[in-house]
Amino acid sequence: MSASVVLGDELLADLAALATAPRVLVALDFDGTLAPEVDRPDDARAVPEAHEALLRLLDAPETPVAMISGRALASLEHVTRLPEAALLVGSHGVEVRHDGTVELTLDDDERMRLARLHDALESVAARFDGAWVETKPAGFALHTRLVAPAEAEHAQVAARSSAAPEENRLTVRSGKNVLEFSVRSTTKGDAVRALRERTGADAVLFAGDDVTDEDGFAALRPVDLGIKVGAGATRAAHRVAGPAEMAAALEALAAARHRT
Ligand SMILES: O=P(O)(O)OC[C@H]1O[C@H](O[C@H]2O[C@H](CO)[C@@H](O)[C@H](O)[C@H]2O)[C@H](O)[C@@H](O)[C@@H]1O
Repeated sequence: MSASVVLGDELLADLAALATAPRVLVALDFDGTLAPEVDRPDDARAVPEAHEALLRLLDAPETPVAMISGRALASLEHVTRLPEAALLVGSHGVEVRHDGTVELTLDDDERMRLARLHDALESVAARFDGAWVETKPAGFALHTRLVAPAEAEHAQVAARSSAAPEENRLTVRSGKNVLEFSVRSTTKGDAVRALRERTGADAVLFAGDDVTDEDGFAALRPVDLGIKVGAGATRAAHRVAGPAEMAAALEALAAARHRT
């Protein structure tokens, strides 16, 4: 653990208790949780201590590691740079990489709604300086981080209106300087439940920083452990300040899992 990072006694005790479960799933959000936020999503990287701790966890017995992100899977692969043993879940649970195989199927109706959505959001982005649209397999994200603060809200309101979410049966998610539209309604909670089943885990660590991560915390059971990263309301039992502290928590868990 980095000398400048101190974790609370309660969190350390709960991490130690979690580590005694026979099989522990470590499921983590990426942006804001392991990686500080940056202007260009492609540039985001986990802090080095978090990346090292993930590799240690991947090497520990009976400790599957998964990333659950709002990013498209290809983007998540690019920024996480984790070996194939890591499970990757992109697009809030729509896309899954397991044993190197990617699962996602879209039907004709979904493809048609995606095309309409694309045109609607691109025309909104063109009206606001700094706004841009990120393409994902089952939806799009309108990024407003680089839009003047007074205009960002207008851009998001215009996007909601143009996308016509009800008429087009879209799921809309609001995040940090981002508004996402998807033709699928899968949540991070669905992803946690599916991964628990798929990995046969007895207990789960889930950590996240944003509003959509609350669905993940809601899927946790009493035996599990939830860590909110940063400020904001949460139903997680624990909170750490940022990615450096989250890295320290992962290091503590990795050390305990290597001792079991
Ligand atoms: O579920 P997450 O892994 O937290 O993904 C949420 C969104 O993350 C990315 O956007 C966010 O991080 C960017 C890089 O730091 C930042 O520029 C942007 O303002 C943030 O919203 C990603 O680009 C989105 O697709 C994700 O939905």
